[in-house]
Amino acid sequence: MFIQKPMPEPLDPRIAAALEPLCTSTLGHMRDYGFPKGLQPLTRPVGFVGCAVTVRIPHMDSTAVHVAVDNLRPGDVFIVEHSGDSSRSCFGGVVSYTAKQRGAVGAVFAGPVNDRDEIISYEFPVYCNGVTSHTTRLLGLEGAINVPVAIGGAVIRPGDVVWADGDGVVVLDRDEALDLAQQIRAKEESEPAMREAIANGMRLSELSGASDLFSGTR
Ligand SMILES: O=C([O-])CC(=O)C(=O)O
Ligand SMILES: [Mg+2]
Repeated sequence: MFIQKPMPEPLDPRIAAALEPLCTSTLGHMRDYGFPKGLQPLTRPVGFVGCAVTVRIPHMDSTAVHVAVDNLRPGDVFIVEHSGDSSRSCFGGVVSYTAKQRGAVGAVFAGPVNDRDEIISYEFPVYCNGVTSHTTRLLGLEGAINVPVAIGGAVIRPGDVVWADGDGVVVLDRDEALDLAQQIRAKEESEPAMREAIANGMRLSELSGASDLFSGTR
């Protein structure tokens, strides 16, 4: 059976503008969920912020991927879960070309991609778990578009904010994104003073508080 839920509302453009200059790993200092694991960027440098459009496919049927990619809009991020089988690629040159033509800003896959060099030639940023020649097929079995999916242990819902840079991918609720961006920016803005203090001989462990926490040393 195929399921197709409505497309999510596009994101407030202020969200991408606020997050793009920041580092995903600053958020990694602040929370422990929403970080898909085991993925790598196809190329570096890499960076995008956009609205999740999700697809879940069974292990070797990418029918839903071909349908969903046509629905992508400017500012979307294409997200595909492979129902736990991450051995076959559903995303190669033609699908990436379509995503780019529709205005998508990036893609995140629980599995590998194919047509690596062609995808790179389109300058379409992708996070995935590798590259393979072994692909999915168009079988018409089943699949779901715009349902919650699980990518590398993180749940991504249609309409979530997907933010990627050279350190990784993070998933945020759209309602928290602007507040979080402000907190992340404040933390990053405190670092130049810290570097200056280190250059002037201050110990990092004193600045960070680690020396107080490092108790009970034998
Ligand atoms: O068609 C597919 O499913 C994958 C592929 O090779 C392409 O996108 O060019
Ligand atoms: Mg191909």
